[in-house]
Amino acid sequence: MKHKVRITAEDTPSSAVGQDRRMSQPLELEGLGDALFPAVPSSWQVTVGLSLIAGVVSHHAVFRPVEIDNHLWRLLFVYITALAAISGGYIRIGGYQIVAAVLQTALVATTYTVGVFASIFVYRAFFHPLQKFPGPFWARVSRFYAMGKMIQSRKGYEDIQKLHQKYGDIVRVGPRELSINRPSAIRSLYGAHSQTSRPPWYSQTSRHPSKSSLINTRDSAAHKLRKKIWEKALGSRGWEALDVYESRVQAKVELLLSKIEETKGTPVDMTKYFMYFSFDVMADVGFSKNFNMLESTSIHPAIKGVHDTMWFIGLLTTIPWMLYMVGSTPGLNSLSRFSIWCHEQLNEKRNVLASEKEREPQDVMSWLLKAMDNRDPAAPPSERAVQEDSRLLIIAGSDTTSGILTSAFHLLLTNPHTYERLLAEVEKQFPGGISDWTYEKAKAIPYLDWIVYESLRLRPTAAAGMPRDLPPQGIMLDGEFIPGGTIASVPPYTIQRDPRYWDEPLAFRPERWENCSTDSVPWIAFSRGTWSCPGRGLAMMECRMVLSRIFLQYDVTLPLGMGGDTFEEDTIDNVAMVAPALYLSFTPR
Ligand code: HEM
Repeated sequence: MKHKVRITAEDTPSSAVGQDRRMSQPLELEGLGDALFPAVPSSWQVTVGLSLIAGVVSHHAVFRPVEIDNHLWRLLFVYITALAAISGGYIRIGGYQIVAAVLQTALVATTYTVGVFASIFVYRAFFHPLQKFPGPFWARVSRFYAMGKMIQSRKGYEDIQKLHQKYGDIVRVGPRELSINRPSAIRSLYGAHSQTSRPPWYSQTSRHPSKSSLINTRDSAAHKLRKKIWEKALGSRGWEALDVYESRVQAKVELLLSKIEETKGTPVDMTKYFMYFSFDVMADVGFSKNFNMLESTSIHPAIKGVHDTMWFIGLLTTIPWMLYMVGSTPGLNSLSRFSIWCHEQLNEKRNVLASEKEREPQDVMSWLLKAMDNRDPAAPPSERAVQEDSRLLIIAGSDTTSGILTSAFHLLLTNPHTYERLLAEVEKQFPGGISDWTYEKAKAIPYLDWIVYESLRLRPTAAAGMPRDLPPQGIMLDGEFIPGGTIASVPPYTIQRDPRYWDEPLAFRPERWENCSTDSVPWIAFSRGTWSCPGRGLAMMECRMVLSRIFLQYDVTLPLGMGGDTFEEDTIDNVAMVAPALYLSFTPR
């Protein structure tokens, strides 16, 4: 059937005011109706068929080859606009009544969407290049599988471990995601010469390097450059900043001890106290400021906001595009109160620097801001970037350190021989007790470091694994080809408990570290290479100080019936492992 589309002046808005004389002539668009709406009104089957084909084509031509994770708001806008245009087309060109046009558009939208999702399903389930790798069927099809598991277990790291126990070393844990439980993958994915990059998971707030924090910078060259200033600021790779922070961390340890003293042997939740401690340290080392959490033994409102929504963020990390959509929605970003706090501290820091009261950088933000002033290429590239960095600083350095302190105390108290050995070590190093204590001497007790390494082995912070994007040409791993575009990770919790690499893997045995370094075994608690944690030195300093001081000064006990026996069971996964309450009693020695 031939359609001749007639648009008359009565149909046009301008005719309503009767102003445009030319529009009062019928406008004949012969053939246009045929071209645009061949199915109208002859056959709904053709409309359905064409929409389905359009869905399949857009999956293969757009959604598959293009990284759309960070464009979903835009795509949604385009989709809605396209539907509005189609409706308009039905009315203006097809001559439809409004209701009929809306119904017809709904048919197009539904069948198009079915086409997209059917195509995604068939491709991922049966034709994907990762087809040869085993894994649960629904994990192949959608990341919602991981989200569902996470809702049930709240322990993503255990879900991954179970998958490895069932399917082997290389498991397809998502449509384009592999979890690889092999030491060789550590070098390939995270090593200094690895060709991997950071996947969309990392662009949670923005995909532009100039608007991202260090950890969200996905461009390898930009990241490498920016990392330099962080290494200086946090005293890694031999830089001396840690000497500046030492006395301030020690002051926080003293405050922690004074708060413990106030408990007078009554059991106290050390998960909270270590959290107060680590956030206060980061406010000081980061901005020369104070959250006053230890002093007030209560959580700062800005941090409470972050903690209250952590479970939700943890859940969203299973589906990166959702995380981005929520993260980039004004008002939905739960970090706003915290962001305001960081922003204020940043401005105050600027004023201090402008008044030239601080000659040498006294904290991490000073390093970053001074680098910006000096136009150092390693400086944060924009105001937005330095603001993101200020948030990263607090988040990356606090719950991580407090989590490992809590775990270390729990492990020491549930493994009496390690507690005894620690006591013997500190008594030997400080025969005169507390008056003998210096950090220099504490640093020289290897057993303290082994306790931290062993605690991080059994309870790594980022336990499920940090994802990496493989280069387009793919990689060879132990003779097996893994195609480009795959997102792969090594799961620390699984590999660090694997009996093939560790004797008595579930036993807490700090002494196993006596003859090995953290680089010579499959241990990736601070990651490796270019992407590794620049705060490792600071975290180790905090742990050495807290462990040596507390055990030198107090007999510590784990009261019965207060949750110590279900500690591991009650630990959950919110991107980082989150420890439950740990009640401990302290009696002066
Ligand atoms: C025991 C405590 C800590 C653990 C287990 C830990 C672990 C990690 C891990 C595994 C990464 C790599 C994340 C990734 O690959 O995406 C990382 C990155 C990072 N950590 Fe830590 N961390 C700890 C303490 C700290 C501290 C005290 C700071 C100080 C601010 C800090 C600052 C950072 C930063 C800035 C990054 C991003 C590095 C980059 O993008 O290259 N961390 N950390």
